[in-house]
Amino acid sequence: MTTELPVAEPERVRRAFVALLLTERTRVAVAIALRVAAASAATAAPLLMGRMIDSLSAGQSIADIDMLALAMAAAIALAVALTWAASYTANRVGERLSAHLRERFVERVLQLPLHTAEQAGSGDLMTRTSVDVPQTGNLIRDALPRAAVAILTALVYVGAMVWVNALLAACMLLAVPLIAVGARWYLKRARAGYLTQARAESRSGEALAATADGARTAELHRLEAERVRIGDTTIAAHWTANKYTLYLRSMYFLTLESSYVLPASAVLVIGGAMYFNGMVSLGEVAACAVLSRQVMTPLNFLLMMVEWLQRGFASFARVEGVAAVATEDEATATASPTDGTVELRGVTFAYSTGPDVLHGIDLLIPAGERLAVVGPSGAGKSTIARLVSGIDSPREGRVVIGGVDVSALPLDERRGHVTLVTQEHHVFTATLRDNLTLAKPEAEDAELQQALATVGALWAGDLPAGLDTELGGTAKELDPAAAQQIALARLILADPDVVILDEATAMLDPRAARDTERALAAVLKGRTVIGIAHRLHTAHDADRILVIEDGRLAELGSHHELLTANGPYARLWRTWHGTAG
Ligand SMILES: Nc1ncnc2c1ncn2[C@@H]1O[C@H](COP(=O)(O)OP(=O)(O)OP(=O)(O)O)[C@@H](O)[C@H]1O
Repeated sequence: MTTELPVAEPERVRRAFVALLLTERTRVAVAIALRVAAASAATAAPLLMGRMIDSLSAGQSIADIDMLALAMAAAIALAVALTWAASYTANRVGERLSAHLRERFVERVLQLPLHTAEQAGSGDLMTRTSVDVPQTGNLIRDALPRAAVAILTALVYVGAMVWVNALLAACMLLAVPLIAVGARWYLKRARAGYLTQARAESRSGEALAATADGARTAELHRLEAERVRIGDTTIAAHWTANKYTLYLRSMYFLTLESSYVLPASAVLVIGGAMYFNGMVSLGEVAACAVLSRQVMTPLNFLLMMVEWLQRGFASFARVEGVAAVATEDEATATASPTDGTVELRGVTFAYSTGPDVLHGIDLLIPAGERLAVVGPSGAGKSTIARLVSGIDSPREGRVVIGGVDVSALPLDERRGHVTLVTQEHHVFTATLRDNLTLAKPEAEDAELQQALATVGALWAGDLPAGLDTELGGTAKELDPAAAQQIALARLILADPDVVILDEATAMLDPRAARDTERALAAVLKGRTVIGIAHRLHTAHDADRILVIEDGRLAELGSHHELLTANGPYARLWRTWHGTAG
């Protein structure tokens, strides 16, 4: 069952947006100033045109008219130059802000508690990354600068009209009721409409990804029809959500189209009447008529953009939602673990709504002990590993490391104290150095080489560019054993108090596994080690062995003690020994 990541509340989105703008406050201010200057220069042309008409009516000399024409040409040239400079600055600021946003998003996704990311499902995170982040980028890079430009330009034009003739400027008010009714109707429905649309898109993405990932299983169990049905249902929901937002847009644009014909006609009719009554000059009416058309262009553009802005802010709310998780899960620990002592006190755990898989486990692992956890498949070994590493929290009871609840530790600190190494290793498409310094950014090359040598990664010495060799992707595919060695080298670099090895050496052939484990034994010395043992020889080397059956602690003691006790461990040992040779 997946639980979607939250969507940030409008107030949080507003605060995040202001904080983002403030990161580039000087550049934002310069872009705004340039835009005001550009719009002011653009108003000069109609005003000068009005003066020209009046000069002509008054029979002034051609030389005067030429001067006005020259001034008009200069104003237009200045407006063009300033508009270019304003757009250039706004685009640069937009790009920088959108880069900040992307970087922050990646940081936050990497900070997400693993269980939250697992529950959210790959579809939700994928859609937020591939649809919402670019859409928010568009909002910041394109939509908002353009909207700001439109608002500033419209204000400057209206200001110029008022300056020429306040009564004629008042004609612009005729557009207001129509726009207000249309915009109110649209805005009331748009946020919910676009959020539903984004959610529906996530779900169809999730369903598609699940079908593709599990194609073989679906085929094996003849689940094709069921997967197609799920795909059809989610796509139908997506289609319905899209159709609804399309309907909202169609109705809204209709009111906009009608709203901008009114003021221009009113300026001409009222201005004409005023001219014949000697209240205004012909030039003033002409200037206002041109300005009333000019003002409608940015205004209309702005209103059309409301939809774009709505969609952008809906995406922004989803991007910020990821940050909301990080805050919700805020750690409460005030102290740091004192050592690597691990304690489970009455720990009971269940996955989501499923049955309990661990039942009241009590266990004390002294700092520096090497404990092997053995038991049949499904007994709960990996679940213990997840709880001790803090990925999941117990339903009842506590998991304590060095005197502090694991779940109360901030993620960064927890990662410094406890590391879980599983058999799933990811080699990032990056250099070998980058793949290693993930665990310790400040590590020197010699330290990296040493860590590689300790895990027996001899192949690293043969790489063409050494630590600078690009790995992963199509660059250099590593075999699973090498990938596992990189993970183990990272472990050495991370230097935690508690290490959990969950099938960590399972990808290696038995000889390599033994070599790595031997090498690791030296590295792990002094740390608390919990090894989920699938091969019993690892258990044999441990200080104590925990046998777990059906989520309950069945036996605990050293290899010899448990053999003597002749219980479940002794049976497992005999079976393994018998089959192993
Ligand atoms: N993500 C999950 N969601 C629901 N149930 C789960 C999940 N992971 C494990 N379980 C269930 O929890 C129980 C304990 O599983 P766990 O993986 O801890 O066992 P294990 O001893 O590590 O088994 P194995 O040796 O096969 O890895 C099993 O019944 C398993 O089906």
